[in-house]
Amino acid sequence: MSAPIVVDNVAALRAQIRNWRRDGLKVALVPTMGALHDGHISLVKIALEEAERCVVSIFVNPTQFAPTEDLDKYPRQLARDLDRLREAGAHLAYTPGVADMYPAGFATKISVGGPSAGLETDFRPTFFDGVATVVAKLFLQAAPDCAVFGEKDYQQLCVVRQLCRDLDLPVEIIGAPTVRDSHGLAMSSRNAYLSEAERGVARKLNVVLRQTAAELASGADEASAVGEAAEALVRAGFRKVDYVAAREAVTLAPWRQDRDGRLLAAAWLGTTRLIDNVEIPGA
Ligand SMILES: Nc1ncnc2c1ncn2[C@@H]1O[C@H](COP(=O)(O)OP(=O)(O)OP(=O)(O)O)[C@@H](O)[C@H]1O
Ligand SMILES: CC(C)(CO)[C@@H](O)C(=O)[O-]
Ligand code: BAL
Repeated sequence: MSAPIVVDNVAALRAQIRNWRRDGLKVALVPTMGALHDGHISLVKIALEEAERCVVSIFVNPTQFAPTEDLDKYPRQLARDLDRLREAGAHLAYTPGVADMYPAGFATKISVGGPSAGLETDFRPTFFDGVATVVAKLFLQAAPDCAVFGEKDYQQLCVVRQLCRDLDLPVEIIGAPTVRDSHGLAMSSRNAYLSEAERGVARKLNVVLRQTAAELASGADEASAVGEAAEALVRAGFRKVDYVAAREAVTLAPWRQDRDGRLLAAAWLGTTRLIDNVEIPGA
């Protein structure tokens, strides 16, 4: 595979995409924060099935991190990321700097309602404003036909769909299944923070969620089931559970047993916060 074109500013990005459009080529965007793993690469593969050209953005977006969060230590490894994108066949890596995305005087924020309520927002209150603002910018910069987002960040995927619907952004949003290691641990750039022992505990997150989703699907009381799941995670070695919650799968409204649902969780292992979610099949 040839190396992707690398551009670090919006003018060069638009010039390249204009050339592709002139040739009638369909363009897919995969937004990322880099430190690419097999989960990201699965999004690139889906993008390449959907479109003739795949753009991957790599931008550690400061506006989605609270001051207490891990912006400074977030893994950054551009050379390795570009190798992975070459192997995967991505055509362009867009790597803007913070000053390109948020020049001095930048003063706009996009705040999405609906599915952003609760869950992550209860613990990261400014997170989705940062995500929605940067995703809207990326969509306006790249003007892709479609964009691929992972179900690992399930609430984020729902928020991005809502953003596009509400602002009439003409981008088809494609949700991609969560890629896991052989023990079921969802791949995540933040897994790099885990020690070997923590990784063993981390693998329990998906096990507990799958068990609980099966119980809910077969009629278990919701409050007891999610409460027991949180206790099981603490017993397994998680320091703190932010939430385990069942939601309706599309709107993230309260779950109803006759509808397809999603069981979502966030929990801390030491200083690392992990999230995951699984399907709750409808009755
Ligand atoms: N295991 C995975 N399977 C499928 N998609 C994934 C997976 N991990 C991340 N993604 C998706 O990749 C895109 C970029 O995510 P990001 O760069 O934040 O990686 P991440 O691994 O989720 O990082 P973090 O550890 O910060 O959550 C998002 O759409 C995200 O949902
Ligand atoms: C969508 C995203 C690239 C916006 O910064 C980020 O939240 C992520 O990587 O999931
Ligand atoms: N993967 C979502 C980005 C974040 O948690 O900051």
